[in-house]
Amino acid sequence: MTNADLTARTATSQATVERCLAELRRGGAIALMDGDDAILAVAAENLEESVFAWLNSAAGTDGVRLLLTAERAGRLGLKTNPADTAGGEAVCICHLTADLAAEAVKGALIHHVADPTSTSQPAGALDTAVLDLALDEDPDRSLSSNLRHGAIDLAKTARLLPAMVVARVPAAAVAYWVASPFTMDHADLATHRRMLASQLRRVGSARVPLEGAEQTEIIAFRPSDGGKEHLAIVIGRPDPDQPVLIRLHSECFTGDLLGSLRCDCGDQLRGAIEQIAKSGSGILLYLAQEGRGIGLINKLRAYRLQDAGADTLDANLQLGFGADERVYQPAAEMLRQLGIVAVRLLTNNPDKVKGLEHCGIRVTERVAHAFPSNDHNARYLSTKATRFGHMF
Ligand SMILES: Nc1nc2c(ncn2[C@@H]2O[C@H](COP(=O)(O)OP(=O)(O)OP(=O)(O)O)[C@@H](O)[C@H]2O)c(=O)[nH]1
Ligand SMILES: [Zn+2]
Repeated sequence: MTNADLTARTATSQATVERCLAELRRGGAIALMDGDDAILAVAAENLEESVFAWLNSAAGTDGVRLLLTAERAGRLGLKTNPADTAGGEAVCICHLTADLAAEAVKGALIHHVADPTSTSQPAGALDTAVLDLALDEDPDRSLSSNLRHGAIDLAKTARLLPAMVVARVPAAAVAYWVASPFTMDHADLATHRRMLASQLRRVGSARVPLEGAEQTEIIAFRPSDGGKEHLAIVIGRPDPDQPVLIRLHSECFTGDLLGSLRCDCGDQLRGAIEQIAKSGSGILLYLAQEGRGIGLINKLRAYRLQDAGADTLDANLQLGFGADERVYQPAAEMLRQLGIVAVRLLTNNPDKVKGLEHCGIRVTERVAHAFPSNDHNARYLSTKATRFGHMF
């Protein structure tokens, strides 16, 4: 295969992944392939009764399964089956018997299992139903690690809760159930992620004088899936031959735009611009990684769990996400395209220093970036220090 063939094939598979992600967000079904094996999959939070009935007929006697992260399953009192934990982060499988399944959809069981903040049913009845979920005990019926993890990764990439309802079908039968634009191979997702991070295209820029930083240019970089752009806010004229003062700022709609007091993002955003301007020059990278990479809607769900007692880290885990789902390749790639290889990094977060260095950018100095707490964010900040290792 020539390089041009490979590029064309990769572009086609990327377009398929994008269509599959959109279909999952819409509540539709996609097919995920792994050799001779395949699953039809629907995001649990979007599952409707008619789609469930369709999945049930596709699954036949094998039955419909619910895929959850082990952490979420543990929170629900379900024990993880060792057969499900092979191949990295555990993904747990529950079988939904036909009776339970019908009842489940009617009773919003699946939504409740996927979303710990759902308020659709009184908790008592649902908790009893959850305990009736049968874990997959038979290793022969276990799904491949590629299919289990692929399905959960797809949900996360679509910024949906990591819980999927699936029917196993032979690969040869997939075309009968799902049209080809919504059929993808498990390996396409990993390629998609790599490309998202490394194929950023500079798409627009303009001079935007800011209060206290009048010599500012904003440069937009678009990821290859056409998703939300990352922005480089370039203040003054940074000298690429010296380590440049840089802030990596993860998007926070509530803190940055609305001035939410639940976090310190608004202060950090404006504080970084002020500090960079005072120092003469530097760059703030405004990264489209809302909610530490879980998206705004899941961050709001995490806030509800925090109001019920969880801290910011446990709330993420209860939803089935990792503590921090951010990646630093896009930031490193933007810096490279701007000609910058060494930085002085404004942060309190040791993972950002490690993440950037891992992606080939030299961090010559960490510059502390802390602001006074208030009554609403004191616990959040102390959790960052005690559980994430932030250096305040
Ligand atoms: N999931 C989740 N995300 C949150 C919560 N509070 C704030 N965030 C997000 O956390 C991110 C904070 O980003 P940063 O300030 O760049 O990073 P940081 O990890 O605090 O590190 P610093 O560089 O020291 O500020 C933003 O994307 C916020 O939307 C929360 O309770 N849960
Ligand atoms: Zn914030």
